[in-house]
Amino acid sequence: MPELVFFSGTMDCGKSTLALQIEHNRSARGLSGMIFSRDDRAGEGKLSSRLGLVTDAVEVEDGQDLYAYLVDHLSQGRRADYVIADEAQFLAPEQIDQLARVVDDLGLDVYAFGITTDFRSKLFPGSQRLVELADRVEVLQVEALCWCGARATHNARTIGGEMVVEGAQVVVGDVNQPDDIGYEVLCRRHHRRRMTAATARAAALSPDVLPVSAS
Ligand SMILES: Nc1ncnc2c1ncn2[C@@H]1O[C@H](COP(=O)(O)OP(=O)(O)O)[C@@H](O)[C@H]1O
Ligand SMILES: Cc1cn([C@H]2C[C@H](O)[C@@H](COP(=O)(O)O)O2)c(=O)[nH]c1=O
Repeated sequence: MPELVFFSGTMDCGKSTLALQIEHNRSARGLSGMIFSRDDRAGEGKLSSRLGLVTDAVEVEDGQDLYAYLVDHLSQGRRADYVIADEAQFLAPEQIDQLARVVDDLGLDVYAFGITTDFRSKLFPGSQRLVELADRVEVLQVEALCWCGARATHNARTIGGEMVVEGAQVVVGDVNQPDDIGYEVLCRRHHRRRMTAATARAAALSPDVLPVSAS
């Protein structure tokens, strides 16, 4: 049975790498994939991994009907044996419904990859719809770690290393951007306390928290 699978995790946990591996394994066996992406850091029409691999993708536009796109593609006699959708958190809920229809009416597997929650730990609308509709939600096995060593479950947005909670839901960016606007994955405890690696380091160095000597 074809399936809609949502591979989810924090930023930097290997989602795009897995998407590229799935694509590689299937294309190595002569299958042809339709690859969708949106706002990849590598630029328009790309699906890229931090490990350096990149492939071309169809850049999804606002309001684009993904089901109609595939029907059109197939009716021109072109092939699509499965579908990969990266950065799926950026898709609109209607586009997730269209991907579910691709599974049910066209009989294709759809593998969607994305982060579930934003920097305020609120669901992205596209991810919410994926959780609602997917046959399976798979949490990636490679765990990203918080600076404290615990499993990272949340995405923080940072400016100059400090966590912010105001701003637009979508701001394309990357982890390890200490001087700029960036992201850092944290455990829930430290996300709640807004404690990033930089602020934890600063607190540890602060004279206020140094142990008071007995003398
Ligand atoms: N220099 C490196 N050497 C080995 N692994 C790396 C390196 N840089 C990043 N990674 C790994 O790449 C993964 C991030 O891959 P990516 O597919 O881009 O993540 P995602 O799509 O989930 O944001 C992380 O699991 C990280 O361990
Ligand atoms: C938390 C959060 C992230 N984003 C952006 C930042 C990146 O461009 C992508 C996630 O990509 P990755 O391959 O999973 O690292 O999402 C955002 O726009 N808003 C957020 O709150």
